[in-house]
Amino acid sequence: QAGQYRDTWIEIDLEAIADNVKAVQALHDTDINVMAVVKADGYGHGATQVARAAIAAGAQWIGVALLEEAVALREAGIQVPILVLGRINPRDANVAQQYKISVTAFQKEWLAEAKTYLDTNTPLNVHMKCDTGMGRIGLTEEQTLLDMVKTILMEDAFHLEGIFTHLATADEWATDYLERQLKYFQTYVKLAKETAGPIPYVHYSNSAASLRYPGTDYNMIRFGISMYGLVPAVDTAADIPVSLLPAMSLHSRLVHVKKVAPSTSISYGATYQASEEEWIGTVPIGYGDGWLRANATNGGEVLVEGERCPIVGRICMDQMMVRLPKELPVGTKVTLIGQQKEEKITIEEVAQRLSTITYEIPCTLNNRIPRYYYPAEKQ
Ligand SMILES: Cc1ncc(COP(=O)(O)O)c(CNc2conc2O)c1O
Repeated sequence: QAGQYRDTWIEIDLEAIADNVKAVQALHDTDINVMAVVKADGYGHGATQVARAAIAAGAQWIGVALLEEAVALREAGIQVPILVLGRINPRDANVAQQYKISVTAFQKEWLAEAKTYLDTNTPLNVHMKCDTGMGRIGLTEEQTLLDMVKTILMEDAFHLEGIFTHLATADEWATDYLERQLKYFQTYVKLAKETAGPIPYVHYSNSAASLRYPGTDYNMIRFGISMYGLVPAVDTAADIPVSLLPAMSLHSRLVHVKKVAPSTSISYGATYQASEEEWIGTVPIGYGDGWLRANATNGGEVLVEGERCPIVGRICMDQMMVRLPKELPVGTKVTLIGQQKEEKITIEEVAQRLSTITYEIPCTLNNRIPRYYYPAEKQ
């Protein structure tokens, strides 16, 4: 059981999750459906705990990437509709049916094969995925859409529950690609409705689109990164019309404090030398936790007593060193992501330091770091 003994931990603020869900709902008409996207263990925040908090805040759907993630949520007691956003294997269609999990389809052959695994007394809910420019999964031919709609309508084993697409550039300033995707999507939706009649769920928005372009030509949004209080992209953060509340913070405690003489070397490769007499603290976190070595480059810092302290020397697998402003006791709290007094280090800052996106940071912090949830009763 990771974390029973160590003094490195993650705190998840479930009230922030709830507030972020309510903020995006407020941007839309009252009948909007919010799908809380909790794939990759809730973007590293804890899928079950986040799902419960999001549902309590009004989310009507849950989105995941894998059938395993959907089944785990059902077994954890999540009752609301769940959509697997990726392709499941046709042979597992009956598992989705048994657990009342909605699936994504975009291949005629998939329907034909999945049908052989299904019984017809409880139809499998299908959302048709259109590839309008993401270039990942989804149908691209109108004929495929027509054939699939006809098959779904004909077979008792299937129920057409939704049609959706995914946007590739909603977090960028330029909108021409986004507009082209939406034009294609409207064509598919129109064609599907002409053939099948009303379709319960039409959805294309991720966080960026649901926050920056709240529209009415859909009735569900797929809300991921910003539910966790993170911006989809730093360069369009100014275009987010709500104040997002970050849910994750990362803390540790000094395990060793020493004064070193000038030119004393620190860590592997002896790449750092003290330039004068310095107080050095050792922090029990490393790349074995997913706190990557790149955090020590171009100015990586942590907070100690509300002050920014530089990470010095190479980050090890389980430990790293920081330069302290003065002697401090072993056990002093260190904040790597979060706030101390007036200072804060955001995931956005860490992502930029690692030349990556906000999404990757929480997903990389692995389960060797225990997660604690507040308020506890909201789990
Ligand atoms: C199909 C689909 N819908 C909605 C979302 C939620 O997007 P958001 O987190 O920007 O709100 C994702 C996230 N997909 C990914 C997030 O990072 N890499 C991905 O493939 C997705 O793949």
